[in-house]
Amino acid sequence: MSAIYPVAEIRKIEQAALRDLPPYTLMQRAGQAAAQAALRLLPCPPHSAAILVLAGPGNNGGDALEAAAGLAKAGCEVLALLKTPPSQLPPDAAQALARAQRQGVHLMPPEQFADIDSAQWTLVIDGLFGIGLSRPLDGDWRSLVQAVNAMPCPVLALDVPSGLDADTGTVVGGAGGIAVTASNTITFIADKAGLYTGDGPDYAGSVELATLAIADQYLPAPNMWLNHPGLFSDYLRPRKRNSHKGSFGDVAVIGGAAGMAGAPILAARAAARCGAGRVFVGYAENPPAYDQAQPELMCRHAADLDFSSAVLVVGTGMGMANSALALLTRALDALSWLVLDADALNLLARQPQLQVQLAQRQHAVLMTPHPLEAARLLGLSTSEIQADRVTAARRLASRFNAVVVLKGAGSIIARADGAVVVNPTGNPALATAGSGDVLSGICGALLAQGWPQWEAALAAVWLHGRAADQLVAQGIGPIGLTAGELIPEVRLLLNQLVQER
Ligand SMILES: NC(=O)C1=CN([C@@H]2O[C@H](COP(=O)(O)OP(=O)(O)OC[C@H]3O[C@@H](n4cnc5c(N)ncnc54)[C@H](OP(=O)(O)O)[C@@H]3O)[C@@H](O)[C@H]2O)[C@H](O)CC1
Ligand SMILES: [K+]
Repeated sequence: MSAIYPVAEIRKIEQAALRDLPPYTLMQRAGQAAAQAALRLLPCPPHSAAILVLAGPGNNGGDALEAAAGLAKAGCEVLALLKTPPSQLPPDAAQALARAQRQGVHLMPPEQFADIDSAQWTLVIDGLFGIGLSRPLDGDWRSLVQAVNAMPCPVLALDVPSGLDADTGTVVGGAGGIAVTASNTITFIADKAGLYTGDGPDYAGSVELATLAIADQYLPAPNMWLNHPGLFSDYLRPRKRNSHKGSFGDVAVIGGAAGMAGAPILAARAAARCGAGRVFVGYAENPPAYDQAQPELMCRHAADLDFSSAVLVVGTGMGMANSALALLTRALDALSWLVLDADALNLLARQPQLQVQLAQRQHAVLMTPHPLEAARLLGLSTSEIQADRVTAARRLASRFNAVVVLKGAGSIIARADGAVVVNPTGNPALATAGSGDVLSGICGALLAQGWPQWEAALAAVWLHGRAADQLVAQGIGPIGLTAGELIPEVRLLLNQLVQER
């Protein structure tokens, strides 16, 4: 399952399921799943493991105590830190505490709370706060999290790393806030966007989902998903033997102001190697005779290109001059599929009348802003975009009637009807010049081969990130991966996906 629900929906699902289940059932399931995940993380047999379980005042703490019981039963030595008086725990959590104590879990005496880092733990379980976190962590909670974050052992967060906003992937309290830096997170019922976007991946580590066997009848139709090839596999079609280059469409990359001639070349090479039949590069000025490394590309003055017969990838290194504005206006007038990137987006942000033209276009557009470009388009600051990436991507998609890829850690793909996909592939190797040009070229190639915009965007983002992941696994990055190196890896992955289907 790849559905993602906002916390408000998870609450409704939980409440509906709890009405039909005996009390304490879901917590038992969550705790058992957490105990199993913890056992898998142990580098030693259970009877040699010393596990610290941090239990907060709510049901996240209850999950932790239930997991503690399971781990003690499996033979681990388990110490639980519980600041809340047992009488103040919610009923399910109180039951979990009683069970944990029956299984031999010890409660840490309060005078030791400040010294949790004096012992060597095999594993720490973070059950301080889950989706009930309502304000920044301060006081003793903050000190506790600081101590945990300094520990060298693995940390398993339950549901959400404490301190992280599960919807937005921001630390509650912003720059002054704090959250647990987990190596692993086991999240319950359904995935949450905040584990995969913004700062979320840095805090959540590797994420596992435990659905708690909640029946489908309790799950509303989602409008958010985690990206995976199943979402675009309908278009991973093998080529017919009876094909010719015209079968796979044309891409024209429009950009390349003086000093930026390489940007459209990167996009064009990506388009060619992801299967476009023919690829043109239309320069705002001074086109090179050809691309020596990829002579298949046809480099021309943009004024000489036919804008009506190709998928247009507009903006890479295009600059902000009047000539660039004229090219963007021409592209918006053309009856072609459009991918708008970089300076096309910056120009658009300055030109309200072009924004209206874009929103009313018959053929909708795929836009690939990074957070600063998104901020310019929405008249906000970059930090306001990053504070809620899902909402920002949705706003752009609906304002411009476009498919929008908001780039950055955990790219968000949004559609004008509010559907959102959060992308889990990719790593900091992609934070390099030209990486966005390659992405826009992949988008163009898939559109030229007849993919619908939504699936083209999902596939392009997934492939781009996955290629970087595979290269990093081979030691090619994250330091020093260059954007051009992504292109052959993306080609390999695309062919593999088609063959596997
Ligand atoms: N209910 C179930 O059967 C299941 C729940 N699951 C797990 O439960 C959590 C959500 O539990 P909930 O009790 O709603 O919330 P939390 O445990 O995350 O925390 C709520 C308590 O924390 C207090 N709080 C909130 N923020 C702070 C803060 N910054 N500092 C101190 N205290 C804070 C809050 O107090 P209030 O004053 O705000 O009311 C509550 O006391 C979910 O994440 C799951 O882990 C499982 O899914 C199983 C089924
Ligand atoms: K937690």
